[in-house]
Amino acid sequence: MGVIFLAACAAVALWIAHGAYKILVYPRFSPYRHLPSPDQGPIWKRLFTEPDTFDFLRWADQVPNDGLIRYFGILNDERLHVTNTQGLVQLLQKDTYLYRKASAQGQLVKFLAGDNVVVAEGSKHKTVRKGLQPAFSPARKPHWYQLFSTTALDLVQAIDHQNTSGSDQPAINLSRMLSQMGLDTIGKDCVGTEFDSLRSPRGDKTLGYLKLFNTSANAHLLEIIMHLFPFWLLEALPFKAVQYARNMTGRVKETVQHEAVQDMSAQDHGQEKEDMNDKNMVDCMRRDLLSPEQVINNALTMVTAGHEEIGTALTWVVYFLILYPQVQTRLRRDITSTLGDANDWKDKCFTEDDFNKLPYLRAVINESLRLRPNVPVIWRESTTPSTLLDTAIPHRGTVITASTWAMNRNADEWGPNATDFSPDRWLDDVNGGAKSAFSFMTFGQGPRKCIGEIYARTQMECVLAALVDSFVFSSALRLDDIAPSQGMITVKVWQGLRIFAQPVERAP
Ligand code: HEM
Repeated sequence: MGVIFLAACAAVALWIAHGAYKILVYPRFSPYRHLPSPDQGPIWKRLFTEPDTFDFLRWADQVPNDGLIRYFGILNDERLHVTNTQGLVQLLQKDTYLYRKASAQGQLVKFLAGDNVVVAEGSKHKTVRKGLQPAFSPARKPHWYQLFSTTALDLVQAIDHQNTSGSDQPAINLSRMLSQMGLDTIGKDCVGTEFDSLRSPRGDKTLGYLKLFNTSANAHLLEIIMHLFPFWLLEALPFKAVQYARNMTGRVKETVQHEAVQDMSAQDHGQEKEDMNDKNMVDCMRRDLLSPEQVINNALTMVTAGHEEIGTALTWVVYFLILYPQVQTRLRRDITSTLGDANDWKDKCFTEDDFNKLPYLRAVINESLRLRPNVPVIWRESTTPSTLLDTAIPHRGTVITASTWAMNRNADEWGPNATDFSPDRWLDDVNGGAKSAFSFMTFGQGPRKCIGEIYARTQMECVLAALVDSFVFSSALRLDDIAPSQGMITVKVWQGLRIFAQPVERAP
């Protein structure tokens, strides 16, 4: 008993001494002390908070710098922040594998979906990514247009149903319905399963999975706990937020595992599907490069990203359409004249060519993705001594961040109207008038750029076209109250976007 007590006291004393060193001593001797830093206020106010997107935006205006800023995160952990495209090129493209995913974020992804491409490093990352690539091949596009148009119509029907089943003008939580639709779609495409969460949401365990990604106090609590304790200890302890995250994966995780195992077993018994349209993502993954466990974990990763990211991105597009009704009207005119009335979509089979005739639809999506990139911060950690923008990074473990929001709104890259919502900039120039590809950071850049970008864009086109062709959107909230809020992984509309969806009146 006495020994345990002494060991516990020693551990606490060490922890306090380490904390005092980090707060009082290290900042004065840090190799990064020469870099410009923002005024972050008194330590007691910021010790348990991590600067977020909105801090980075402020610093972009307030802290003169040559591409690197030094700041302090939760528990006074020192970080570097990259602010120009040269730094991003070096961090994400030229020297990609000198920097790994930062450990706190990587551990969270591992906790949710196991060992997968998002957290694989170096040559392992290259192999896993190669193994997944066929699931995102352009050869699958015809199948995507078919699938996405069908699930988009399911969403239209679900909104219609909600419109007619309640009070005169029921408010709809669009964010939630988009998440449900995203989950149903990726469930079908990834493992060929029907989650049917859009049609039968009540009492379904999948809903718990969706809730996990809500912006919530749980998310912030989990973030703090993750910094305070090593992850192995955290997993073993009965913290409510941790248990919550673990339990919430519910039926989705079980189903994905079960279906992926079935698909692999069918392949092992020589039952390869011949037709590209019959193949789901798991069928396309390369079994010569991926172990069965990697297939399962990556399938779960795709299901997570597939519903969460697309639902969030589409919510923001509808938000902008509500904010700019003239854009909504112009877009509806374009869509209806090109694709026809959404009521007649059931009998049609859309192709990429049809959507190529809708440049304004793509421009609106691009502009929304630019101003509201859902992944707000890109996190990396040095793995070896290196140099970043002439600054020596003398040891491993230096955490480096980049803000997608700040770069996408940077006036040096986008011109004086950088913060305006102006879809037309994409009609005049395929790069939206930006100086470099690295000015648009929504999907990241380099070898770790989002593998699902084309998949996400294709789905967004189909769903937005169906929605705008069917409904006139207005807000059920005061527009000033629709605040962006940073959750565990993404920036979302706080508590979900609540809207009215008035069916479009057509001339008889
Ligand atoms: C609008 C929707 C989406 C956005 C804004 C988005 C954004 C991003 C960003 C910024 C990254 C890079 C993160 C980093 O460098 O640290 C990324 C990576 C990734 N995304 Fe997406 N994503 C979206 C949709 C999707 C979809 C639909 C999928 C899969 C179905 C997906 C799967 C992935 C994967 C697997 C990675 C890791 C790639 C690697 O490390 O090689 N994403 N995404």
